[in-house]
Amino acid sequence: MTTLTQYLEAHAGEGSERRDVAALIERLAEAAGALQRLISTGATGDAGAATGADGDPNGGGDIQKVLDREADRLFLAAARAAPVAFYGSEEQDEAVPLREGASLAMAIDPLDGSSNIETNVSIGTIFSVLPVTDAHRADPAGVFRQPGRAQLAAGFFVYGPRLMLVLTLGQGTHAFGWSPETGAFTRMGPLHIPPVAKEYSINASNARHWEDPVRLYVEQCQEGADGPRGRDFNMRWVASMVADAYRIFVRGGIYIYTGDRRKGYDKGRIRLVYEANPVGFCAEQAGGAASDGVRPILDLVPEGLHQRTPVVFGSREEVLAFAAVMTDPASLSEVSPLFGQRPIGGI
Ligand SMILES: O=P(O)(O)OC[C@H]1O[C@](O)(COP(=O)(O)O)[C@@H](O)[C@@H]1O
Ligand SMILES: [Mg+2]
Ligand SMILES: [Mg+2]
Repeated sequence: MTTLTQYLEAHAGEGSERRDVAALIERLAEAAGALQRLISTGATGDAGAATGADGDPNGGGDIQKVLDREADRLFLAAARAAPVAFYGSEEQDEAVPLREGASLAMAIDPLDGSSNIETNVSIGTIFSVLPVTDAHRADPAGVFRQPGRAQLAAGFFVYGPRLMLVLTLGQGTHAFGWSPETGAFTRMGPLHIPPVAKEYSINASNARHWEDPVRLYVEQCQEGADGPRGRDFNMRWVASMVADAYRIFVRGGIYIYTGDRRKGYDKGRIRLVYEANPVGFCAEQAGGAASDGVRPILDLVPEGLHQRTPVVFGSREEVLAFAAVMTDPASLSEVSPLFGQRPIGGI
């Protein structure tokens, strides 16, 4: 049985920056264990009362709940105890400068799936670890404008029936499970996203606002074995991206949150720097793919910490199939057996 600490010792690699990454992940794992205990004991208040209560808007423009703030407090404390120079959080308007001269920056969604807090559905934390160069020290605004490809590590915790960590250091993506008895994470194994999807995930209540290619793609999934896809699809939507992501990492599927015609949703809802990039890095390292619908998500250059992006990730062939219909809506009905062999959008 390999503990997270042993895994980090064996795989973080040489060099002070890599050792700093390992130290940061250890602190994050401790904070996640503390948050799991708060969630599972209801220590922040009764479900639907304190934990679910609405507050002020956060940096991303959403209403903060008590648990959003509590999670941010715990992970900010974890970052302070690690070699982190800048902390960029969904719950903070601006990046918070921490240890001067430190080698790392961390972007984080401290509590993902906030709309599920009071319903006892899985929620999570998503984090992205980036390098800090001398250029960033001179102009800190640039630190969270690095493309997702620059990430040194990324992952997400899922506070569910079991607390899980999905982690990549750029050497595959690995799942770790937490024990409430020992408070430690142990490695469960590498994650390989099956290349072919049988499930799609999209909030179908927005169907009337979708652009035509998204509507066409979903309609053809729904036609199943009777339509041009030639096979049946199931549908799942947890509304906690971490939970949808974990299911997809385990058994394949596709997650879709593109832009739509609702006011303020032209780029969808998901944030590039602390949601799409870390999940995209994990997806690629697990043999899957992640795009903004067409382009690989990790190639996008962020304009700011809270920027939204359309995002599609999961089984590689299905992400390519989605890109095909976005670029050429006629393509999906023509050649379903050839999905995955086309170099679409460079994914
Ligand atoms: O309520 P919608 O529009 O279906 O959106 C659900 C999506 O929004 C998110 O909750 C956004 O994350 P936050 O809870 O951190 O704002 C995703 O986890 C989820 O997939
Ligand atoms: Mg989120
Ligand atoms: Mg959040």
